[in-house]
Amino acid sequence: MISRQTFLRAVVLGWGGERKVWALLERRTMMNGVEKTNGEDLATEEQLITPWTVSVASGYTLLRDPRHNKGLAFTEYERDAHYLRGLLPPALMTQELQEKKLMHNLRQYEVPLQRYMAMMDLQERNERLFYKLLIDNVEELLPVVYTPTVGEACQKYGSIFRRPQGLYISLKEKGKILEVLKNWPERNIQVIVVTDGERILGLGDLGCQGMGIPVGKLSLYTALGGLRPSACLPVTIDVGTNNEKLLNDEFYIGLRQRRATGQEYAELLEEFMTAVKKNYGEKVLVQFEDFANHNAFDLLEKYSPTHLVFNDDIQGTASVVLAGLLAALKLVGGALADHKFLFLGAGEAGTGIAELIALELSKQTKAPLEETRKKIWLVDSKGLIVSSRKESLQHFKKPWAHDHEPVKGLLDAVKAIKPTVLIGSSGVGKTFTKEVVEAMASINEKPLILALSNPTSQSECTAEEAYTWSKGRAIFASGSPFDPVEYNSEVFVPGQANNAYIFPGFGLGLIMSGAIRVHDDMLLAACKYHGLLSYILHAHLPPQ
Ligand SMILES: NC(=O)C1=CN([C@@H]2O[C@H](COP(=O)(O)OP(=O)(O)OC[C@H]3O[C@@H](n4cnc5c(N)ncnc54)[C@H](OP(=O)(O)O)[C@@H]3O)[C@@H](O)[C@H]2O)C=CC1
Ligand SMILES: CC(=O)C(=O)O
Ligand SMILES: [Mg+2]
Repeated sequence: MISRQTFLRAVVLGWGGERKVWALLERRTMMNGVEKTNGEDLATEEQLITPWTVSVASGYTLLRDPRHNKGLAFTEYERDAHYLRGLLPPALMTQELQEKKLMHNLRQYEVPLQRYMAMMDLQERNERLFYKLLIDNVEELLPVVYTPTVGEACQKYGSIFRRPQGLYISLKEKGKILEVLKNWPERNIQVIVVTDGERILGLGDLGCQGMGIPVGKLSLYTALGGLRPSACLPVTIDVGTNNEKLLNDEFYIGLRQRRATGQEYAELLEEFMTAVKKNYGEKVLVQFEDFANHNAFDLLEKYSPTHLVFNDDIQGTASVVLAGLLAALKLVGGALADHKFLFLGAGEAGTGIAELIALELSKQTKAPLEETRKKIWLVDSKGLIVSSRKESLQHFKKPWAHDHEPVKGLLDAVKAIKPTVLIGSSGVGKTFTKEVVEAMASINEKPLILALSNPTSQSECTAEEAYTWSKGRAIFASGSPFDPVEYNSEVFVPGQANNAYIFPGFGLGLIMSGAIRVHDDMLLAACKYHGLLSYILHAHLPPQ
């Protein structure tokens, strides 16, 4: 039985509570029958035991082991004990001083991708220092290891590829996935972030080069959620790519074929999910990330009853956006039920958020879900989703086909629906035009505008545009961060509405509570109780 108390405690502790979380995790781990010997984890009782050998690195090997390397921070004693004499220059440099030096170096780079590469080099060289930098400078480094820079990194992954990170499972490994999992050096895996690279941020199909996403997301599990890096496994499933540019790129690192679909795709995913449970047990968390929607919804539906899984783009995003909306009510006034929502984009993020809002409304007002859904409208590439389109709609859009005459563009939809909240989840940049924002501002005293699409190039509008076009009245948050904006001698600090504000705490909650399945109530609990989720409110409060 999952303790709601434990789950909430873990979710709330997600940010900044690393030490407490580690202690709790260790206690939980001990309770599960896992012991720690010399800092190494042993397999749980549920896991298959594979005869790995563990050797203690020393000297030259130790310096090249990112998990244990300390660089110039090795003390005199350690230099003697680990055969490091002569392999390091004489100076001792504390971790703090190394951090100062690296931050100084990082700030010299003008090209964001250079910062990304420097951070990845550090992760491969000195993992503890990497996480210290990330934890101590999270606001500055989040846009480097995560959106927007990780998007560019994925696009150029082949060219910047040095040492492989994560586990690559391609069609070539069909029939051998369990063996492939055993090649990974860590045994006590608690969370896997997996992608097939077909919808990387708003950048489309990047095939095998999507690996940057699981790697980046999992670094946040450690930096923000407090999980041990050794418990995190990034996985990319390579079934090919339909991206012609990549197929013709001599530096492309993935399978050079078009995407497998149908039974071939389903069988590979089934083998992967079965192998994961067999190798790591019932309690390993699998986070689906950046799958295209034609697979994402089906995979979630198929594996939710049998595995501990959630889809970050559908469910994590929903939770974080609902949390932001609840916080924003303190600024815009009224109850959730007093608002009307319009989405541009009716895919994973859009319909996922819409469904959680409807669920929360239903809980608050006791009205049936079919009723509360009517407060929410979505526009896709063909226009407003209305009942006359129902037959031709994908299954996840059907619940949103309300009675209304057809409306083609977003501006007309805003004028027709008169929403109080406008949410962009289309993956298409610059779609919240001046006319759209002005229309929102003419309908609402404080229009709530969320431009969720990533990376920055795909944002529906910039923070500056939202504030300027609404004459400083918009409450604005975006998926990728924007700098504060000065408008009419006032400084506006935009919020960031990104699932990164919830999945590390959410995942930690699942792991600590020993959950074996994810339920909607957990998503609602996470969004209501996560202490730092009042990001919009926080961003718009006047300076103290
Ligand atoms: N901030 C955050 O935390 C998150 C942000 N995102 C971002 O949201 C975006 C969408 O992701 P996701 O929902 O998974 O993608 P999907 O592909 O599942 O959905 C995209 C939707 O946008 C619609 N669309 C595409 N082009 C247009 C257009 N020109 N006008 C109107 N609608 C359009 C599509 O319409 P149709 O169905 O007709 O093709 C589809 O309904 C991405 O940029 C992603 O980075 C995603 C998850 C989390
Ligand atoms: C943030 C995220 O998960 C996305 O853009 O896909
Ligand atoms: Mg995603």
